[in-house]
Amino acid sequence: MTGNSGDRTVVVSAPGKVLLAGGYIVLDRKHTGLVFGLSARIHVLVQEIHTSAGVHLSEIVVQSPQFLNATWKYGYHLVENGGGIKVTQLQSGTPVEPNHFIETTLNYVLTYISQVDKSRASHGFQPASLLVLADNDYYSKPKRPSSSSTAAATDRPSSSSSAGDFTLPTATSSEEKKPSSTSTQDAPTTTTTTTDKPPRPRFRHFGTTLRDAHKTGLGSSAAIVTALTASLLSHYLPPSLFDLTTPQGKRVLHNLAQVAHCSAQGKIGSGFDVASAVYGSCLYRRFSPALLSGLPNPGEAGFARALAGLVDEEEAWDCEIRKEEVGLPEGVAIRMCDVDCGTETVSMVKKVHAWRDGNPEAAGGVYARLQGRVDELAGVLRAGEVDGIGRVMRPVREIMRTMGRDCGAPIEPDSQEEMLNALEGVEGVLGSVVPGAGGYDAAAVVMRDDEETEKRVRGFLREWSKEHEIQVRLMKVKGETEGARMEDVGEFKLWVR
Ligand SMILES: Nc1ncnc2c1ncn2[C@@H]1O[C@H](COP(=O)(O)OP(=O)(O)OP(=O)(O)O)[C@@H](O)[C@H]1O
Ligand SMILES: C[C@@](O)(CCOP(=O)(O)O)CC(=O)O
Repeated sequence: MTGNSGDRTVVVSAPGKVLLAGGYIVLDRKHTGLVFGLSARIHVLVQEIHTSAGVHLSEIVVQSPQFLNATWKYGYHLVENGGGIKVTQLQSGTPVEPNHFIETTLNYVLTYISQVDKSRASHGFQPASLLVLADNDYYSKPKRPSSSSTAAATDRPSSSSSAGDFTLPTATSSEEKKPSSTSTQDAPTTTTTTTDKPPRPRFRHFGTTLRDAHKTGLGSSAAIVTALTASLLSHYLPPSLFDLTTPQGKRVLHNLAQVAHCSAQGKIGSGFDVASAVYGSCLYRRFSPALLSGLPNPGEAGFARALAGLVDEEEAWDCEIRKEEVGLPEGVAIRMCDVDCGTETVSMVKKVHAWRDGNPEAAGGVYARLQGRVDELAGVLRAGEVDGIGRVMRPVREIMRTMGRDCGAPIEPDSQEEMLNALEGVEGVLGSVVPGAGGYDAAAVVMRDDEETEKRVRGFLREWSKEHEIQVRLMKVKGETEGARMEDVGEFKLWVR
């Protein structure tokens, strides 16, 4: 395919998530969940690949330069019988493990674009280079800097081959993008060069492949699918057909990202993570799962038309995103603790559902009680009633714990119960919960947003980790209200060529 001229260089970012209350019940359309966006974002930069005269390339190259072996090159073609655009991963040299979320998103988004912009049918897509940059809190720190990570730890893109490989750069942190006022990523004080500590890069290299990286549970797949979708739509479509700053643009992004994410996940979660990646903090009611049931798979006859029809069909999307019902009192922050343990969300959901199906009446009562607490917590936070936060968060924990005990899933296991009880005794901590599905691997803390409280919490977690031989740490990330947004390309000029 040859291309349209004027495809824009854009950077779009999408936030991570924390489901503060409403885990499990939010899978059911009768109920809602209270979700906050997070200051940790995934950014996607899209730019055209410029080729020398006479050189013809038909490639989309996606790179995630914070990981080893993380460059995916795709060819793309139009499938007959309205099957849409299908990408195929190209292999050259060292075999690269497929990235299912990226590949699936490309199939859905390029197909949608080809359907709504008829000129694409004749002109096709210019080759493009996409760069994924994730804020550091999405993954646990590498234990010890390996030589590859040290070399890479001062991010900047360098040489470009024909299809444009990025290697991580050697810029000092002062040359890197400054954090936004709401972001807690690498504040200038922590990035100033000292004699003994190298500057901390805004986007660090993790020294591993993506498969071996330790995720911290902030919703990386929803953030990447959303940022990737928005960046491709903004790059290939004129603003008259897609504008992220408008309600219509957000709606298209939401619907398309939900469809692509569900398909890549291979299951239908509630979609709260994609909703908050698009809209930021909100009270969320899911869409009917049946909405997606009639959609052909990418490449199947009629896929392109059915996909565009579904994404654009406003009335069919019965999800609710109530942003006006969510707020945070002045001087209060939602913070996340990373516990270095794993949790099997899928098996926990299965246990909860088996219990619910076997005990519909009891489960209905528990779900209704939890819903009451979700609404109450949202109300207290919105009204700025700082003194009420603990009072309404404690019952959320109790209900989650009881539900776990009844269905045999470790939703708030004893080890977490003990830690959260002690943590709630630290001065400045207002309340805590096991977020989302619960389990061993994370805790969310609502606390006073000041240095003294942060110091006390860090000190507490240090001691707790020593005494209990686990690793628990307070991440930098904070609850934040904003969803997906266009970023200033100028702030990413180190990566633009
Ligand atoms: N920085 C990245 N670059 C490229 N792909 C990524 C990146 N981060 C995540 N992904 C994609 O997302 C997948 C991880 O999705 P998964 O659903 O397992 O985790 P998650 O969304 O972070 O989970 P959780 O909701 O527990 O936070 C990876 O396998 C990869 O396909
Ligand atoms: C259990 C569930 O309600 C929440 C899972 O949340 P998390 O991935 O643990 O943050 C599943 C869902 O809503 O998709």
